[in-house]
Order: sequence, then structure tokens, then C-alpha cells
Amino acid sequence: MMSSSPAVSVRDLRVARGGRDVLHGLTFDVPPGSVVGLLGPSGCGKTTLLRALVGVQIVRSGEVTVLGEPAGSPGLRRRVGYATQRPAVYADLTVAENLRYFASVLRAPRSDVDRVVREVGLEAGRDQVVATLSGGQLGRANLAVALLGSPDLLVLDEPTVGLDPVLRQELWELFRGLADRGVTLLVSSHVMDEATRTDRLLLMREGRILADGTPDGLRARTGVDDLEAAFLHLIAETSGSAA
Ligand SMILES: Nc1ncnc2c1ncn2[C@@H]1O[C@H](COP(=O)(O)OP(=O)(O)OP(=O)(O)O)[C@@H](O)[C@H]1O
Repeated sequence: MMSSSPAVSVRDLRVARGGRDVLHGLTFDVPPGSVVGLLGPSGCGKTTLLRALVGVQIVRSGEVTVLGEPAGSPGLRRRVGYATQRPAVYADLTVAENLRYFASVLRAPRSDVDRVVREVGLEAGRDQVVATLSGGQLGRANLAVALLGSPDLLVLDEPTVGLDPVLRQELWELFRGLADRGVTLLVSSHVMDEATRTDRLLLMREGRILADGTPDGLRARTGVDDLEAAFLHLIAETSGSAA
């Protein structure tokens, strides 16, 4: 059972990359069993933040606690699933061969292979070599790896990028189904229309969080219905100009 303490808790997180500060003191919590969207323009620091959550990013200072443990702790290895933006599956193996390999690395049960193939709707491509998959199938294969071992937290870096609207909708339905089972999902995107599908939003810009709340809360705060317009309103507000 998941407790009601935050699935992710970040306090004053600062990260530098290439000698430049890219995250400037982020503080937020992610409630368990929710779908949280991490949205913001390209280069604002989404990937860097997700890397810090899964423990592969050197941080300058601050605290990142994941499922009650410091980010990157060995105990989190099987409890956190991470799908990178660029697919991390082997091009010369089939989908099923990739999944069997990653399942053995993660010590996930072999039966997980069929389960995750079903969950991402990749039955038709199961025995296909990854190099021959379509872009949408490749994204699903990458996501399937992150689902191995039934993690409590899924960290997904732009999982819907380049997908057609039908596939995007199907993936968001999958995310919702996982959250209904108690999984926490942190999903980055730079497509604002995806924000409407989340329980909570973290809006980022230039290494800072502009807003942290529900889509309705954001609409109420800005007085704007469309979330893209609400985001622009917040940018204008924080830049000191009237929107
Ligand atoms: N390996 C690196 N070395 C130096 N700087 C980097 C490196 N990777 C990213 N950066 C810089 O860190 C900042 C944040 O990048 P990051 O990839 O986290 O942004 P993002 O919001 O995920 O962008 P996108 O949506 O395009 O993936 C950017 O200014 C980027 O140029």
C-alpha cells in the first residue's frame, strides 16, 4: 500500500550543467497515485529535473526524496521506472528480446514481458526487431521497459513526442489506468494541451517552477480557461508586465 506521504519531495534543488546553473532552487511535492505533468519550453530543465529524481544527475545542493528514500538509493532501483526521451532499447533485438533482457537485469518476473507488451498495446510488434518499428511503436517499446517490475513511480520524459493524436490519447489512458492502481506518474511534455489530462501541473521556465497546482487551480489563479494562455499569463506576471 502506498502511504499518503509524497511520492516525491524536492527541496531547494540546484543543478549546474556545463558550468552553468540550470535549476535554480526547485521545491515541490508529488502526491502518490497522481499523474503530474511537468511542462515547459524546450531547454527549461525538465530532463535535468527528471534525471535528478532518478538519481543519475549530479546535483549542486538541495534534497530529493523519492518514495521516502534519497533519490538514487539502491532500494529504489525496482520501485522507479524511467523512460528517457531518446529510446534506450537495442535496435538489433526484437521487442520481446529487449524486454526479457531488461527484465533479467531488473530481476523482474519473466511474466512481466507479456504484461507490459499488453499494457502498451504492442502485441503486434512483440517479435519484431526494434530497428523496424514505427516511431510510435518504438516509443511504446521504450515505455514498456519502464513498466517492468511494476514500479511505484514512473518518470517519463516526453513519452508522447512525435506520436499521432490517437496514440497520444491511448497512452494518456494507460497513464490514467496506472494511476488508478496507485502508481505515481511524473510525465514531461512541452505540449500544453496534454496538461488538461493531468491531476497536477508543474510549470517550468528557465530552471524555475512558475506554477504548481491543479489545472483548475491554474485556470482560477490566472482567470484564463485555456492552459496555454494561462501559462503565458504567468510568464507575463513573473516578468513584471501586465498580461
Ligand atoms: N550535457 C549537458 N551539458 C551541458 N549543458 C546541458 C547538458 N544537457 C543539458 N544542458 C543544458 O541544461 C539546460 C536544461 O536542459 P534540459 O535538457 O534539462 O531541458 P528540457 O526542458 O528537458 O529540454 P527539452 O524539452 O528540449 O528536452 C539547457 O540549457 C541545456 O542546454
